[in-house]
Amino acid sequence: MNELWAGVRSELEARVGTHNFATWIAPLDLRAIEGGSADIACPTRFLSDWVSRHYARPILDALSNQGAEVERLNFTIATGAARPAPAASASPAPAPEQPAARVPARGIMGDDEMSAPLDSRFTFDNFIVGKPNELAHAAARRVAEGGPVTFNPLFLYGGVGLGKTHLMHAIARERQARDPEARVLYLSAEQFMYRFVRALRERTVMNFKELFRTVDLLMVDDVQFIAGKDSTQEEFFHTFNALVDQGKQIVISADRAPGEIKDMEERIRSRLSCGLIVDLHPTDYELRLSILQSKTELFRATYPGLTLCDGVLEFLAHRITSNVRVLEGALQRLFAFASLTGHDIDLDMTQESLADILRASDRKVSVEEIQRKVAEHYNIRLSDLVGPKRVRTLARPRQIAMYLAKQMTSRSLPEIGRRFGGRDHTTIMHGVRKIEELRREDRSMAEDIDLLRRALEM
Ligand SMILES: Nc1ncnc2c1ncn2[C@@H]1O[C@H](COP(=O)(O)OP(=O)(O)OP(=O)(O)O)[C@@H](O)[C@H]1O
Repeated sequence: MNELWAGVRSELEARVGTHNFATWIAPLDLRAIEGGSADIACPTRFLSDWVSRHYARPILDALSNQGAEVERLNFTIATGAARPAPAASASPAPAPEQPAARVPARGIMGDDEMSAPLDSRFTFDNFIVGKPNELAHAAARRVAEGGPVTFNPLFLYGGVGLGKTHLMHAIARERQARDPEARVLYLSAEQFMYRFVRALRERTVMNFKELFRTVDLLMVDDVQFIAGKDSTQEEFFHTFNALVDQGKQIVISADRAPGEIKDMEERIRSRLSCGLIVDLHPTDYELRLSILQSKTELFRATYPGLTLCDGVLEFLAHRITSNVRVLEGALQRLFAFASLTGHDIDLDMTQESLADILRASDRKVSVEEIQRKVAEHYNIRLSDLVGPKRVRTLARPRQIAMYLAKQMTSRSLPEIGRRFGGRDHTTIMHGVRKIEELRREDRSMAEDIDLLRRALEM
C-alpha cells in the first residue's frame, strides 16, 4: 500500500504542482483498497471536501496508472493519523514573496557546485529577533561583517526549525555581498561527506583538500550528521584545523551543543567548543507573534484583499509552540484556504482548517511529569514540591513547575492549582508571573528553565 501510494503521490505532485501538492495531497494517506473503493485518511473535513471536489479525478487517474482498480474514493477523517501536513514537513513552505528562489552562493575557485544553494528568503532582514535568538543573531551579524576573526568557530545550535539554517544562509549572503572576492562555502555536513566520499572514489582527494582549505568562510550545517562516520570526521578535523590555522572563519550548526553530540570524536568536540557556542532557544510567545506578523505582511502581498480577523495571530502564537517552520506552514495554509474559498480568516476557519496541526501541537506533557522533573532537577522531594512549606528552596522550584505547567500543558489555572495540593488559581497566576519576570532578569534562571523544558519535550 505504501509503495502504491508513493507512486500516486509522485505522479500527483508532477500533475498538480508542488504548491498544490503540499497543501492538498501531502496530508492524505491511503489506508486500503477494497471492492473498487480507496479508503483515504484525511486530517480534516475541510480538506476532504476540498480534495473530493477538486482532486478526485487526478487521484483516481493516478491510482489507475499505478495499477490499482479503483472507482471511488472514500475519505475518512483520521485524528492524528495523517502524514505530516505541509506545515510540519521537513522543507520550508515556499514563502509568498519570492518563488523560493535558491541560488548558488558564489562558489569557491569558480566551482559553483561546491557551495549549496542559498535560499533567497533567508536574509537578516527577514529574520525576526527576540529574546530567544538575540545572541545568535548578534553573533551571526558579527561574522557576516568579516574583519578580524574574533571567535572561531561560531557554533550555532538549537532544536528543529528555530532558524539555524536561516542564519547560516544570511551570513553567507551578507558576507558575499560585502566582499564579492571572499570565498564563501556553505554546505551541509551530509554534503561534505558525499563530496569527500566522491573524491575518494574518483581519486581526487587532493583537489578536495585544496578546495576546502582555500576558503575564507566555511559554513557547515547540521554537523551532527558526521558523528559516527569515522573517515569523514577525520577529514573534517583536518580541514577545520587547516582553516583555523590560517585565521579563516568557520561557522557550524548542529541540533545540540558540541559536548552532547554522541559518537563525535573527543578531539572534534573540543575543537568545536573552542569558539563561541550560541544556543537558539525555543521561541517564546512574543517572538512567535512577531514572526507571524512579519510573515503576514508578506502573505498579504501575495493574496491581496483577504481579511485576517483580530485574534487569529495571537491564537496561533499561543497554540503552535513547536517551531517556526510549523508556524509558517500554518499561516501559509490559512491564506491558501482563504484565497480559494473566499472566506475571511477568522478563528472558526483557523480551527477547522488547521485542526491537524493544532492537534499535533497540543502539548502532551502532563503536570505530574513536570512536577517530577522539576523535583528531580532541584533535588527536592515531590511531596515538598506540591506541599505547603514556603521556604525559598521549595517555593522557587514550585513556581517554576507552575510556570512550566502553564506553558506546556493545556490545563487551566484552577486545574493546575488542584494538582499543586489544591492551591487557588490566583496563587498559580502569581507563580507564573514571578517566573516570567525572573526569566527576563536572570539569565541562569532562563537557562535552567529552557533545560527543563527541553528535557520534558524529549
Ligand atoms: N526568527 C525568525 N524569523 C523569521 N523566520 C524564521 C525565524 N526562525 C526561523 N524562521 C523560519 O523558520 C523556518 C525554519 O528555519 P530553519 O530552516 O533555519 O531551521 P533550522 O533551525 O535550521 O531547523 P533544522 O534543524 O530542521 O534544520 C525557515 O523558513 C525560517 O525562515
